Amino acid sequence: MTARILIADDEPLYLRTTGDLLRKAGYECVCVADAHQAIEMLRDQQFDLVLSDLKMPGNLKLELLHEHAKLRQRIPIIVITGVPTLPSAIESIRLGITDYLLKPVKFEILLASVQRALANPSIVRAADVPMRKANEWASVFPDMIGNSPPMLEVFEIVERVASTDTNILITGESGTGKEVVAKTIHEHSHRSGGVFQVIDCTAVPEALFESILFGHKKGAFTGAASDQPGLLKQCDDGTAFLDELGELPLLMQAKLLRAVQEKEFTPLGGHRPVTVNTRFVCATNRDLKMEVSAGRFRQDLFYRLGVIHIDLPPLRKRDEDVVMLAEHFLKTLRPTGSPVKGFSADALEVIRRYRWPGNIRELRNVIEGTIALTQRDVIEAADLPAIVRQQENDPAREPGDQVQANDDDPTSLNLGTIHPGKLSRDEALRAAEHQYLIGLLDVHDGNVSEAARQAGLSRQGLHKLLKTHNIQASDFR
Ligand SMILES: Nc1ncnc2c1ncn2[C@@H]1O[C@H](COP(=O)(O)OP(=O)(O)OP(=O)(O)O)[C@@H](O)[C@H]1O
Repeated sequence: MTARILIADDEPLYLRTTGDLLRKAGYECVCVADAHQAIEMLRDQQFDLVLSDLKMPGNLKLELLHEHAKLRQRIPIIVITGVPTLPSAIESIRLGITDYLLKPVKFEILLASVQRALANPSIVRAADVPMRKANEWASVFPDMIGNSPPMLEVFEIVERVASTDTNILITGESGTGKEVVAKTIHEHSHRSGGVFQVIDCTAVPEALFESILFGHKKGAFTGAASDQPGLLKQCDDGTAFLDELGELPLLMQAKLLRAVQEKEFTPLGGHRPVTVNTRFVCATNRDLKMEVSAGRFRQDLFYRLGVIHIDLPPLRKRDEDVVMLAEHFLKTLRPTGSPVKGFSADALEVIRRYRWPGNIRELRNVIEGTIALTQRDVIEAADLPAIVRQQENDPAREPGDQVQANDDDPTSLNLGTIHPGKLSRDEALRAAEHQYLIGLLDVHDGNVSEAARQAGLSRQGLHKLLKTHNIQASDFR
């Protein structure tokens, strides 16, 4: 039986051509130019799918989506908009859309989305996702620990967006769990059978960017001994997780844009474009809007990749989660045979009061290290690293203030506030490295390439080191 599609859009040319192309593809289409007519049609007639614009007469408050959400027999609805905004995207997803596409959309992409929605009409139904109680999340997302109000909100968005195909931007300080959220989205999506491909944008050298992402043909350059598919092809039908997106140089942003927009690219040395069905989930600890205003990040790419934006709070704003996470790490990282069974009340108090500048990653590392060194069954405050204990005695200390800089000489080392006598050699060396990096970035005004040159490191190497110290080069610009 021919599927019937209702198309609602106030752009006459778009309405006509989309209707014609879908008819040629074998569908029966009814085209209307505003939300009032679409709502009447939905009430009176049977359809298998709705394609809806957002900004059209009668749809100021997304009336068509609200009406659709009330239908007893729900049908898939795909939103296609030229004016994406975060509130409209989130609200659309709450109301149960199947897909959210940005204009201009290539017909093949629209057709693929239509075919997918008709073949599996239950793929989204985000509105059918029940409102959950706080204590239910642990069984829905066992790998994402949290019970604080901001995390409960994150869980809700993750559950609703997972089943859509929209691109997602995750922001938050280093170590707040961006990759964990990205992986969870993939695992809860209909793409979970495909590959979750992590692409660390700082680890891809500029000269090899195209070859690594898009692949190459044999002989495309010296050393290209055979055809290579590239990372994006490897996650066809899966998810590409672009980590540290904000670090991607402008030239590479332009190359990525086409792949994101068209889901198509040409391997190096190839002549025929390759099409992929990949969802992009990106992460950054930079404020991309600010990067766009400063001309360092392309606005078009920002809009394409950030249709939905999830902002992860730092651990210091998640009071309810700190102890829960510490206990989770104790349980999961404790080697078999370890005597350690729990924390003393004092130890938990120290953990609660520390500000965790390195967020969950730092907490995990501290618990792992403490378990390894503790010989008794209860972890006491004294077993925790000095740096964590010290903040308790030093209320004036701010997050990240592990060492004090000497303002006159930014490369000087002053361990004054951390009492080197209490530190292990590793802790002292790490503090020294932290201080060196701060001085280095200060001298070079946050320019990573110049700083890397002076330090004798590659740009990627320095980025990685900065990440482990939770230092952001942009803070020095
Ligand atoms: N909600 C969570 N529950 C349990 N573990 C978590 C949670 N969030 C993060 N973690 C753990 O914390 C560590 C850091 O997480 P992750 O790598 O996802 O952070 P990130 O924000 O992507 O960091 P970066 O910006 O440095 O790449 C990992 O070991 C991860 O397993």
